[in-house]
Amino acid sequence: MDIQNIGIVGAGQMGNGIAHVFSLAGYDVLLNDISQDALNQAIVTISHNLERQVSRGKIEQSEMDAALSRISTTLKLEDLGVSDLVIEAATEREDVKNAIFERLLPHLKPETILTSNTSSISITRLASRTDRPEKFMGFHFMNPVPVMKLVELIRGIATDEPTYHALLKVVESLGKTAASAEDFPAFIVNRILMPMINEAVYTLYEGVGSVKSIDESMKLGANHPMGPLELADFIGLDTCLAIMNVLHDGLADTKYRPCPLLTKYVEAGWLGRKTQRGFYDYRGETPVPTR
Ligand SMILES: CC(=O)CC(=O)SCCNC(=O)CCNC(=O)[C@H](O)C(C)(C)COP(=O)(O)OP(=O)(O)OC[C@H]1O[C@@H](n2cnc3c(N)ncnc32)[C@H](O)[C@@H]1OP(=O)(O)O
Ligand SMILES: NC(=O)C1=CN([C@@H]2O[C@H](COP(=O)(O)OP(=O)(O)OC[C@H]3O[C@@H](n4cnc5c(N)ncnc54)[C@H](OP(=O)(O)O)[C@@H]3O)[C@@H](O)[C@H]2O)C=CC1
Repeated sequence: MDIQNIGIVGAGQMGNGIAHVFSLAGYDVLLNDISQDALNQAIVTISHNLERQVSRGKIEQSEMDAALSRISTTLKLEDLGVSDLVIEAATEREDVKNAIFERLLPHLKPETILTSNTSSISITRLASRTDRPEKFMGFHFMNPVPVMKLVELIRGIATDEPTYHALLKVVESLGKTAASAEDFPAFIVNRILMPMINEAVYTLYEGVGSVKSIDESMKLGANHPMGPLELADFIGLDTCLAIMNVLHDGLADTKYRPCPLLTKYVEAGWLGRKTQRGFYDYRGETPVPTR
């Protein structure tokens, strides 16, 4: 099947990044969210990120204009019925994702491939609630999507080979590299990355270091591009906590216990950059540590 029309559910930081790379690669993108503000903000962010690529000589102005002209937005989930490939990138909650699939399925063409950008949730379980487990896959982009080269491809127990190969071709067409992961909690990247971030929060919680010293230690001492707390704020603390909960529940091992301080930040609504406060306060000119 030819894949040209891409439907994306959820216009947050991942949804807008995914729309950016697909439109730049020549696909037609329809972006859906429950909030008109999120859709408007997504277009602003995509324009800004494309402009940055133009100003750095990575793409031509004409490519930016063409990419923007290929993106449409809608509040109506049923409009995604025209899609050849749907990528769900809504909030990391299984109930939210299941509800989206339930509402979307009656409108989809039988051959449409359905995917989730979930960071951690069982692909087999999500797929089993749909009418097409053989055409369902985990399609896990990394943040920031326009920059990061990797896409994890996760097959559920029922995913068929044509679906997997179709997505491998799509990844290639985006100029990215695919890594295949088995369907176990949090797959590869987050199985390794998130316990490190959680450990950084424990390091803060137990007073071993401050926000600044923990981040500086990992940047200067381990050559990480961002410190783990800065990265947690960048990913979103709600998403980090959701992933730790999936690891903890799914693998039933106390080594994945989410740090109580991470829970406290999420309970406060301090979710990181997206709410302007997390381990850093982003409301001023430069980020200020909150501990
Ligand atoms: C949670 C999950 O499920 C999985 C995940 O995604 S885990 C998170 C994975 N991501 C990471 O680990 C990111 C770690 N951080 C980094 O790699 C770097 O800090 C960074 C790439 C984000 C920024 O790099 P930097 O050197 O500090 O900044 P800067 O020089 O301004 O930017 C580098 C490039 O990224 C681009 N960029 C930076 N932030 C961007 C953003 N939010 N959106 C789009 N592009 C962005 C810049 O335009 C620049 O592009 P060019 O090289 O083409 O000019
Ligand atoms: N953050 C990251 O670094 C990464 C995240 N992911 C995964 O990508 C997905 C999205 O994460 P991210 O973009 O960070 O999250 P965000 O919180 O930035 O965005 C989620 C968006 O989905 C919207 N949404 C919620 N419910 C629905 C719905 N029923 N229909 C349509 N839209 C809905 C939210 O709207 P509202 O704000 O109004 O609730 C919000 O705009 C998650 O599964 C996450 O695990 C994957 C890789 C990296």
